[in-house]
Amino acid sequence: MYSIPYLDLPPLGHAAGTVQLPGSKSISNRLLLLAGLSEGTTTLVDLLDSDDTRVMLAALRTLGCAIVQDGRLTRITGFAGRPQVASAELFLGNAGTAMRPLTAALAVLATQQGGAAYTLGGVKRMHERPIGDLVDALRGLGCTVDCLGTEGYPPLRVAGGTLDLAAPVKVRGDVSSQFLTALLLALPLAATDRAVTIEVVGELISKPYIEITLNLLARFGIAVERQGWERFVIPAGSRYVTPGEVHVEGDASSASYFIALGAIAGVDAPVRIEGVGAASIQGDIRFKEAAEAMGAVVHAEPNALEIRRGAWPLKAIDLDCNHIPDAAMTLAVMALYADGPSTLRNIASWRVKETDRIAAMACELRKLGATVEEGEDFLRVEPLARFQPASIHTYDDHRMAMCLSLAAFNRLNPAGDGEHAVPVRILDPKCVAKTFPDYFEALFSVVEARAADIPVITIDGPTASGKGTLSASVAAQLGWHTLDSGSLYRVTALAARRAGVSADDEQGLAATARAMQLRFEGVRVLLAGEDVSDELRDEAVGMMASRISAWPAVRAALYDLQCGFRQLPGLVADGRDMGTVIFPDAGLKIFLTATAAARAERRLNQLIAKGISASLDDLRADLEARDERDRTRATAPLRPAEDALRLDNSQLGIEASVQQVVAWWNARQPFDAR
Ligand SMILES: Nc1ncnc2c1ncn2[C@@H]1O[C@H](COP(=O)(O)OP(=O)(O)OP(=O)(O)O)[C@@H](O)[C@H]1O
Ligand SMILES: Nc1ccn([C@@H]2O[C@H](COP(=O)(O)O)[C@@H](O)[C@H]2O)c(=O)n1
Repeated sequence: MYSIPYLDLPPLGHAAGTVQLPGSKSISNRLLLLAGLSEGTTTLVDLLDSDDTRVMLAALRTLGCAIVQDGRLTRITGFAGRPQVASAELFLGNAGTAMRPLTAALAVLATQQGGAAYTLGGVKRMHERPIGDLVDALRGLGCTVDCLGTEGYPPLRVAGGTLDLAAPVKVRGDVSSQFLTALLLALPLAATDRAVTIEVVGELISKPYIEITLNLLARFGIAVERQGWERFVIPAGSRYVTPGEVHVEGDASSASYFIALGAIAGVDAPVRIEGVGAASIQGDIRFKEAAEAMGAVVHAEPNALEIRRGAWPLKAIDLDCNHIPDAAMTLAVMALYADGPSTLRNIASWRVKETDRIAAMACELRKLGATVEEGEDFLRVEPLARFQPASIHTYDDHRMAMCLSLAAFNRLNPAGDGEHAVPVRILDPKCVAKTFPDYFEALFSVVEARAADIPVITIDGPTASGKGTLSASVAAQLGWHTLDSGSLYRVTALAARRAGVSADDEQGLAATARAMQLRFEGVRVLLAGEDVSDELRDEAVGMMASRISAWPAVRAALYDLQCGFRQLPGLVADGRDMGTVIFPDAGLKIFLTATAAARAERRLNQLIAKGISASLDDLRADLEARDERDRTRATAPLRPAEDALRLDNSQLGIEASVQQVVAWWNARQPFDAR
């Protein structure tokens, strides 16, 4: 996951490959609660690991469930309708799928256990999301529910009361279907002696989510009788029975981003999505039909989808999106690539989600340059001929981040010239943790970008000037990859030494470099499967690296390998010739220096930290000799690129150096401060 303030998406190109979806949030949190309320142990396979499931797991633990997580398996031993604690304060973040059903279940349980009292709260936005319709329904049933802040909103306290099940329980269905889901999950706890009827007031929205609820209830032994979409009867004698093991299917709403990706960029080969398909019980699987209406070519298997681009530009649509409220957000961004204006209707529920999604979507699409009309319950988006670089605010809303990432395909814009392309900055990218923590990693694994579009910062300079340290920190701040090019010369030296190739044998060394079987795992270097990272730091290996790096054939042998490190979303490369030879088109080049005295002292401290003693004078003489050799060699000598910025860090700390480089980088980016 990218836990950084912003992630810049370079202009992206074609997409192909396979994505494994994380588990469905809706199914995961329903299953967790059902397992928690049941007697016995339920094993959930491929449960979603995200912010929203974590708060649900924590709440269930607090209430007395035993939970063991073991790889793909989560085993929950339920409290069988009797929480182990009579009072608890539950923090539920911004998870509506935890807040609503837990409120209902605990309100019902609190009426059955004298003295029980539970408080449920979350983050600030959770306290702005209405829950009054559920509170009214629970009070109508005889539960005691107090709103601790604003009436009709969390935080809430449920404590005591007397259930009256004689009359049907009434609940509004036209704001959020989660209120009905909450009652459907809670009331089997009360339907032991008599049937309980729920009546929906108003037109029920998001019916597919209710179907998920009914489907999962059935797996736990509760056969709800549905009479149209107005009445639901929970039979007398209801009792939660664990089905033992349940597999969590992939998240159909998350699939929407990759379905859209296939429709936009699946040109030569399809994008394959595994984990969800035609057999899905989630309503958002019908996003596939909307994508097909826009031109996507979809091949559906029971548990997988393959998507290719069909019509291009995409076909504009005018769609009632009530059946796919979450996934429909993706259509708003697809509309930028369409052949006319697209209208998404019946989406009023967007206004009470993680943020006011209608307002947020309109605002961010306009930043890209789009013309957008926004109504109480609709959004109309015009296709965009020329995208502007934009810094996208994500409102702590995972779906805003994931949807808007699709704007990075603007190079493919059918109304564009194929040349004009802009990057997209996603602010607070870690908000995807709510449902898809590794969304951006999954995206980068199936998309291509022109090498020239992938940004590079080069940091060259003499020995021990702090290049590696600076490079790693800048890369961490931007979410980029690193290339420690010195390690490639070092590993060549090590491989040659082991093979008995002399430092004077230019062709033998080059052949050794070409034949090396290398793997990089983070900062670790593996040579023929052996982790040689520590050995590479030996002074003797460094000295041999310095000698062999002067051979043109050795440098040529390592050229392609170094260029291959230029991968999405960006690269910070350090060495001696990064800015002059390997990445001459880098967007920012730094030449990092420090006095020889400062550098020798740093090297000494490094060695002391490793328990190695050395003489300061010897170290200084050694690094000056190395620098001299690097500066004076004929091929790729150490020197600043003409367009490099010089940074002397003799008196500048590491953090200050990092901030300086990041500030230089940002000053060259096209994003404004909006
Ligand atoms: N600005 C700085 N101020 C003080 N110490 C620093 C600074 N930058 C880096 N150092 C320290 O200097 C030492 C050498 O840094 P580093 O290994 O990053 O240098 P390098 O240029 O990559 O070296 P080499 O070229 O030999 O690989 C490290 O111990 C590091 O913590
Ligand atoms: N781009 C580069 C990087 C390094 N070298 C040579 O390799 C030696 C080891 O590098 P370290 O940065 O790990 O110390 C170094 O002394 C250089 O001679 C190079 O030529 N080009």
